[in-house]
Amino acid sequence: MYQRLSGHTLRRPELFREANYIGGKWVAADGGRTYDVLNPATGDIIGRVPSMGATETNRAIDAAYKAQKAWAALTAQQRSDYLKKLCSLMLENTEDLAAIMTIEQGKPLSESRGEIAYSASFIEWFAEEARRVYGDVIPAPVAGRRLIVQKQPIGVFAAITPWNFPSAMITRKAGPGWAAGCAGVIRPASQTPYSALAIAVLAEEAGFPAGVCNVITGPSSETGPAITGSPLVRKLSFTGSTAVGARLLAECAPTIKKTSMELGGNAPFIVFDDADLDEAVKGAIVSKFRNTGQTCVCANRILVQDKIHDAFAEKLSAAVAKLKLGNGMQDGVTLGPLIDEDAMRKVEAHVGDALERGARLVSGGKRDGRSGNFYEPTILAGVSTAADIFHEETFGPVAPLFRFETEEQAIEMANDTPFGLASYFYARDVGRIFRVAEALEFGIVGINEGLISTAVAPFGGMKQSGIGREGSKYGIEEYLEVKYLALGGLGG
Ligand SMILES: NC(=O)C1=CN([C@@H]2O[C@H](COP(=O)(O)OP(=O)(O)OC[C@H]3O[C@@H](n4cnc5c(N)ncnc54)[C@H](OP(=O)(O)O)[C@@H]3O)[C@@H](O)[C@H]2O)C=CC1
Ligand SMILES: O=C(O)[C@H](O)CS(=O)(=O)O
Repeated sequence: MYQRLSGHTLRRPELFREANYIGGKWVAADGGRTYDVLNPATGDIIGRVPSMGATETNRAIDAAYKAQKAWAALTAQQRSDYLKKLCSLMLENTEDLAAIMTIEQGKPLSESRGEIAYSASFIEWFAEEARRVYGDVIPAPVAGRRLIVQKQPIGVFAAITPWNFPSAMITRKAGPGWAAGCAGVIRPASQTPYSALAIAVLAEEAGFPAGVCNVITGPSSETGPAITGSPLVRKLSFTGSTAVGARLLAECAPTIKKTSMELGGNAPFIVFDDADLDEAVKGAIVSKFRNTGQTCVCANRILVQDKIHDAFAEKLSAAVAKLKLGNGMQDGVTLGPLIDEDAMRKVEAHVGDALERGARLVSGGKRDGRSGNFYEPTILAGVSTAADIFHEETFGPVAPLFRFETEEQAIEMANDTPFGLASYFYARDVGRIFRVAEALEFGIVGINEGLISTAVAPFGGMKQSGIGREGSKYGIEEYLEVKYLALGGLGG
C-alpha cells in the first residue's frame, strides 16, 4: 500500500508499521478498529493504523508499569547502551525514516533527514545523561547523622506529541524518560503515526525490554483521558497548542502528575538598523519557512527598524522567490504543504485579516493551484499590530513585516504577547545585544541566528508557552524525583 501510493520503495518495508506496540507485542485495536492516514501533499490514503480506545490505552499503561521497575534496576550504563543502539539504528535507517516522515507530514526530504538526525541526537544525548544523574551528600546540622540526596526515576511517563516534528518530539520526551529509568506510553498525533511506530520497531530491534516502549494510536478523546486520568502515569510530557496544554494540565490535576508543557509560540524576529541584513534575511528564511512555517519557534512577527526596512524587505522578497513549493518527495523542493485544510484556513484568515487592516501584499498570498494543502510563501508589509497575525501563531508560510523606530518600541512590541517561547534579533552593537536579550520575555533568544534548536541546550518557554525544559542537562530532571535520606544513629 505504502510503496504503491508514494512511488517510493523502502529499503526496509517493515519500518512502515500499521499496528501498535504494547508490552513488546504488535497489536491491533480491539474489534480491529482503524483510521486512515493521509498524505498532506496529495490527499491520498497512505495506510491505516489502529484506532485504540481507553481500554487499550490502559493496557499500554499497565505494560509500562509492569516493566518500569526492572528497567530502573538496570545500571545507567546498561540503559545507556540500549539508547546508543537505538540511536545507531535510527541513523542507519535515515533514508527510510525520512521518507516515511515526508509522506505522512509533508516536509521536504532534506528537512526530514535533518529531523531524523535531530531526533537521534536526543537519544544520543540522553544515553550519556543517563550516566550523570548525580545526587548530593549534605553536611549534617547535627552529630551522628548523614544527609543524602538521591534522584530516582519518577515511574511511568506518557508523551502526547504533535504532527509537526513526528520523530524529534517523540525522542525529546522518551529519550530522557528512558535514560532516567522510566517506561513510557507514546501517543503520536493522529496525522503522523508512522514515524513514532518506526521508532518502536527500532527500539524493539535494539532489544528494549517489553513494556519500556509502548506506542498507541487512536482518538485523543479516548486515549487522552485514559492517560491523564491514570494514577499509574506519574509524568505527562506534551507538545502542542496552548489550549490543549491547559486542558491536559486540568485533567492531570486530580492525580497530581508532573507535567512538561511545550506549547504555542508567537516569536518576534527583530531586525535592528545595525544588523547584517544578508545574515538577517538568511535567518528570517530558515526561522520563518522551515517546515513551511509549522514550528512553534517560527518567526511569527518580523519587526524591522524604519531606516533599513525597505532594504530588508527587498532582500527578503528576493530570497522568498527562490523557495520551491511542492511535494516533499521531489528533488529540490524546499517548501512542502500545510498539514491539513484547517491549517490552510487559519493561514488564509490571517492573511485576509491583515490585508483588510491595510497591509500590503509583497508576494504570495493565496493557495497554490495544485491539489493538496499548498499555500504560496507570502510576505506582507505595513501590517497593523491590531491584526490577528500579530497576536496569534500563524503556523504557516507567511512573513508579516511590522515597522518600529526605537529599541524600546521593538522590545515593547516583541513582549506584547501572552506567549514566551522563542525570539530572535539581529544586531551588532554589543550593548544593544545584552540590553535586548535580557529584556525579551522568551525562553529562547536567537541572536544573529535563525535556527537555534539543539539537544544540548534547554528548549522551552515562559508565560503561556509552557512549563519545563527539554534537552540539555535540564531535560532529564523532568523524569526524576529527588529523595532526601536522613541517616541517623551513627553515634559520634
Ligand atoms: N508548540 C508546538 O510545538 C506546537 C504548537 N502547535 C499549535 O497548536 C495548533 C494546533 O495544532 P494541533 O496539531 O492541532 O495541536 P493540538 O494541540 O491540537 O494537538 C497536539 C497533540 O495533542 C493531541 N490532543 C489534542 N486534543 C487533545 C485532548 N483533548 N486530549 C489529549 N490529547 C489531545 C493531538 O491529538 P490529535 O492528533 O488527535 O489531534 C496531538 O497529538 C497549531 O496551529 C499551533 O499553533 C501545534 C503543534 C506543535
Ligand atoms: O515543536 C516544534 O515546533 C519544535 O520543537 C521545533 S524545533 O525543536 O525543531 O525547533
